[in-house]
Amino acid sequence: MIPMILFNQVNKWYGEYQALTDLSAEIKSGEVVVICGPSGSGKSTLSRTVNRLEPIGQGQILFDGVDIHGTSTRLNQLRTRIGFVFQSFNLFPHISVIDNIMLSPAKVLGVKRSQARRHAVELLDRVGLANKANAYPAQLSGGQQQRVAIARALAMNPPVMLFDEPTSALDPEMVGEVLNVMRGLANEGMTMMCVTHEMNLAREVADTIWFMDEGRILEKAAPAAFFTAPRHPRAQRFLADLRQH
Ligand SMILES: Nc1ncnc2c1ncn2[C@@H]1O[C@H](COP(=O)(O)OP(=O)(O)OP(=O)(O)O)[C@@H](O)[C@H]1O
Repeated sequence: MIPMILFNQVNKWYGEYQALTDLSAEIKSGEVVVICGPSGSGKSTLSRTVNRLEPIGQGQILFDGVDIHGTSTRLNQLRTRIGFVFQSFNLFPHISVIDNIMLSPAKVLGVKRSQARRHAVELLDRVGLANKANAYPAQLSGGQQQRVAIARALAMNPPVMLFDEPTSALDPEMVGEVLNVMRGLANEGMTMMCVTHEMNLAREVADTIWFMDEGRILEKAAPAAFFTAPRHPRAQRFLADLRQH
């Protein structure tokens, strides 16, 4: 079976600065990959290349066999198939929660409004916000807004969900509710690529951890191995630093 996402010798520069170096890796269907590493190691850059928020300099990224950065790949089509959840929630402030969730299925996929609404109601229930359908984003807490953002991404039925530090902007008491939704998705078999500093989540749900430093993946390992006996000295130092803080 072809991997869901394949990174093949990816290199990326910001001007003179090389942010990703000869990076090769793959994510299989149903696999949960958690990417960790020190600040500035290239984790967000890598995740942003997957839905073409960032161009790459060299190499290839294939999504379900299709070259993401190929000139013939239509960006809209690609983005409908990858659910992306950022640190900032980016909900439309002037429309209700349920309208935020229904918008893309109705507008982009042409799903009937009644059907889009039914699905949105189900998704709100799934993220624990069935009673907030008619609220506006500003009336919700950060954790609630992030759960709406996850529901909005799921409304497109994407085969893959990408999370880029989804809990970093949240007050500590809000983090758990978002992690619970992510745990649920992982347990349901969703293919996920998650950049996160939440090592407990990594421990619990990851099939594979990618440890990045200086634009390279220095270690790929199952959580049990990574957290008990990391092989790369920089991974050892990273985990030791985490334990101290
Ligand atoms: N738009 C940009 N222009 C120039 N350099 C950038 C840009 N975005 C990121 N960088 C640099 O690329 C490197 C990787 O950044 P990136 O945000 O991918 O790291 P990260 O591992 O996600 O860090 P953090 O955990 O702090 O979010 C950093 O040195 C950063 O300064």
